[in-house]
Amino acid sequence: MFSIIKHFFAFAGDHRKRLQLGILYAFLNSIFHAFQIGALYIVLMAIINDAVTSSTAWTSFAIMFVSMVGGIVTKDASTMADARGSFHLCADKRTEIGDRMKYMPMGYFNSNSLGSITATVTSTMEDIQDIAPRVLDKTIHGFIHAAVITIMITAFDWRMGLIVIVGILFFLLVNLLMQRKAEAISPARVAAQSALVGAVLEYVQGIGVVRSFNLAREASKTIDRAIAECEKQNIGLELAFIPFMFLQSLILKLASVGIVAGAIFFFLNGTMELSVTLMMLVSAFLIYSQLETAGSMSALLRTVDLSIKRVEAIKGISLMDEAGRSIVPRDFAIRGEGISFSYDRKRIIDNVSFEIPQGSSVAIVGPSGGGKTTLCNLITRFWDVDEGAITLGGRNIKDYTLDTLLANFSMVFQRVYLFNDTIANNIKFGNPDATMSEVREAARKACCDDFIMALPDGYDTVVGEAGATISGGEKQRISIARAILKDAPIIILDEATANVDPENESKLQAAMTELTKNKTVIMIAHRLKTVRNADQIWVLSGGRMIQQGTHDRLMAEGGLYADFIGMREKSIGWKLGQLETASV
Ligand SMILES: Nc1ncnc2c1ncn2[C@@H]1O[C@H](COP(=O)(O)OP(=O)(O)OP(=O)(O)O)[C@@H](O)[C@H]1O
Repeated sequence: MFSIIKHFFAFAGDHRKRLQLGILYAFLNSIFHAFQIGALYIVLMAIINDAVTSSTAWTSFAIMFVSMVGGIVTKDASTMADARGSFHLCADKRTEIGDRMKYMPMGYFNSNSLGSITATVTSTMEDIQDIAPRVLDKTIHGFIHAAVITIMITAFDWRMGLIVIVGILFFLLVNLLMQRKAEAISPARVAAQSALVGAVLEYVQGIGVVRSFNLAREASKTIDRAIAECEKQNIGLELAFIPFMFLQSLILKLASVGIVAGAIFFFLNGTMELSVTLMMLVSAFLIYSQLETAGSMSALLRTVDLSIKRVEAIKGISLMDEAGRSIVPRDFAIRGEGISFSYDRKRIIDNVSFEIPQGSSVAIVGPSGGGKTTLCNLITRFWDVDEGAITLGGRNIKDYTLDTLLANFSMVFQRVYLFNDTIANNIKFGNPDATMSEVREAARKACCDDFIMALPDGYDTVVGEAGATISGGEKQRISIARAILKDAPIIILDEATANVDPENESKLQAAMTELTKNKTVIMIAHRLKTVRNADQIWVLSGGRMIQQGTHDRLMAEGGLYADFIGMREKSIGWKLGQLETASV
């Protein structure tokens, strides 16, 4: 238990002081509580000695008053310090995790489900924020209270102090066993919580598919199962603790009875004064009151510890650019030498080499699943190559920090993501310092100024969750405006195949022409015209660069590329072989 409390304070970092202040107040609170025993002693002494005067009443009243007011003030101060400390602590940790995520290897996200990551920054952090201060407050408070009272009782009569201590030791033994039990079963509860968050996220993200295929019942079954598992784990946890809590309570009650019996025994054999005996009898059942609460709350300490470990696990992931330096490339030529890459054990890019001179354009084509997107992700270091090296301006991309590397790239994906924010801010994402006139200029170049100005709030229109209130083609043009505003020297772009009606198509082409003007361009190409006009064409199939050159050269060479073009020109369609979809 104490190791968990220590762990929590180490985790709290700079916020430790505020939380420690909470403990100090809890300590003072216990002392104020202990005053009550003193007041009781004064009254009892006066009654026994038949010396009750108004001064006895006033003195005991004053002590009780100070005890009460001091108790309330220190309790509030302790709760406030704990709450403030834990809220600020969690706010900082969440920001820290968000910042770190930008620099984590993509493999981390691949092997950790969205549910698990989301649960960590939401419900797990909530556990730390809400449960931790309550649990720590009650637990620490309970033990400090027990310690202060034990010292007081011992000061009156060491034999009674011994009985109090024996009660506490038995209590601690049961508490230890309960902690062990909690250690064994808490992970399943946390896992069930993550699974529930994951199931809900998946349901919400796939709501379109769920509706269109009328799968509401099927999809909600997964959530129902996750809820049932969560319920089972939570109830299981509570049930598992009941015997321990019962035993803890029983021990403390027996110890209280022991105090009563001891006091009477010592009084009868003449070794304890009546006043002390009476005081022991009255306070016997007050001594352990706080400790009992601490015992029941301490069952949750394990959950807090587990939550901290989950957050630390994310913080412990080494960042991709830890060894990187701020580098301004001498030029924007890109080279790949013998690069290979696997997702898990599956080889996706196999010994690929290339050279992209500054200002030239590359069209990547090939069957679906051939590795086109993966290759682009390697160039921008979303993933790290397993073998070989990629250089930008003659320097290995691993030498750069991610920020200085990615400052050189603008990316336009087919699957556009717009944030739930104004259109202006969505475009500004490419350059947060841009002025409004620069934003509009970029939007004009991306052919989206007209439709934005026609919206009720123009550039201040808030796009719905995931950009739901804007058409697919419009979203794509906004994402191009974003990339134009960034004005990076290298453009990586996945040419749109979807959402393109003829009007949109021409606007999209105009937007792309603006974006790629005078830039180094790497494009996953789908339109024949784009491919033909590229300075070089890469044909990727099964992760291998099977052809590389200009359109004329590749046509003359024959092979997969010529087959693609042949099929396209004969309007056979986009199919290659049985089911593969060629991206040309
Ligand atoms: N994050 C990932 N984890 C594991 N495997 C992946 C991941 N992303 C892609 N793959 C696999 O890697 C292979 C290459 O995928 P990639 O997306 O690079 O192909 P592509 O040529 O761009 O395909 P398409 O034209 O259909 O977009 C595929 O077999 C795919 O299933």
